[in-house]
Amino acid sequence: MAAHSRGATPVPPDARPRLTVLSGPSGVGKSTVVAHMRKAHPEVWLSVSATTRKPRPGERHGVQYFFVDDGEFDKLIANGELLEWAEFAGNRYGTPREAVQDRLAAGEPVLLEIDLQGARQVRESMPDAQLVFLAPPSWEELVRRLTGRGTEPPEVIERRLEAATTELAAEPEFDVTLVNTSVEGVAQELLTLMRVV
Ligand SMILES: Nc1ncnc2c1ncn2[C@@H]1O[C@H](COP(=O)(O)OP(=O)(O)OP(=O)(O)O)[C@@H](O)[C@H]1O
Ligand SMILES: Nc1nc2c(ncn2[C@@H]2O[C@H](COP(=O)(O)O)[C@@H](O)[C@H]2O)c(=O)[nH]1
Repeated sequence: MAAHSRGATPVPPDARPRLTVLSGPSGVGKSTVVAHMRKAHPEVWLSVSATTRKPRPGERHGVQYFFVDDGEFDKLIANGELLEWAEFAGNRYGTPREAVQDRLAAGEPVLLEIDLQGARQVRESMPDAQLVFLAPPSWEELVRRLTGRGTEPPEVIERRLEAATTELAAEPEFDVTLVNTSVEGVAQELLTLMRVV
C-alpha cells in the first residue's frame, strides 16, 4: 500500500537534500518507518540523539540514544555541542552537532528524527533542511499506537498526547506531509525525498 502525501514534493529535481528532518507526534511511527528504511538502506545515516530519558527495555546507549543525566545534558548545551535541543514530555533531547556536520561535510544525506521544537530550531539555523511531517491516519489510530506500544505509563501517554495536539496543528510549517498508513509506503517515500533511490 502506498503512503499518502499531502502537497507537492518541494525537492528540486537536481538537488540532493543534505539534511532531512522527520517529525510527528509521539507514537505516529517515526522510529518504525526509519528502522524499516534503514534495513534496506543501511547507508542512510540517522543522527543518534542525547537524552535524559531512561532507556526502555532493549534500548542501548549509543544505539537508540546516548543516555545521559541532567548534568551531562547541561554540559552538552553549555559547550555548544548540540545542534538543537528541546524538552519533551518531561525529558530533554538533543542532536549532537559534530557528527551531523561531519556527515554533511562528506556530502552524505543526513536524517534527524526529532520533535516539533527541534524541527523549528533546525529550520532557523539550516534553512536548506527538508522538513517532513509524519501524520497519523486519524487521532484514534495515534492513541491506539501510542497506547499499544506499551512503553509509557498512562500519565506519560497523557503528556505525549497533549503535545500531539500542538504538533498536529503545526503540520503546515513542514515542507511535506506523509501519512503513515503503511510503514513500507512511507519508508519508500522518505527514500525518494532523500534522493537515496
Ligand atoms: N503504519 C503503521 N501501522 C500500524 N502500526 C504502526 C505503523 N507504524 C508504526 N506502528 C506502531 O506504532 C507504535 C509506535 O511506533 P513508533 O515507536 O515507531 O513511533 P514514534 O513516532 O517513533 O514514537 P516516539 O516519538 O514516541 O518515539 C509501534 O508499536 C509501531 O509498531
Ligand atoms: N528536539 C529533539 N527531539 C528529539 C530528539 N531525539 C528524539 N526526539 C523526539 O522526542 C520525542 C520522544 O522520543 P522517545 O524516544 O522518548 O519516544 C519524539 O518526538 C522524538 O522524535 C532530539 O535530538 N531533539
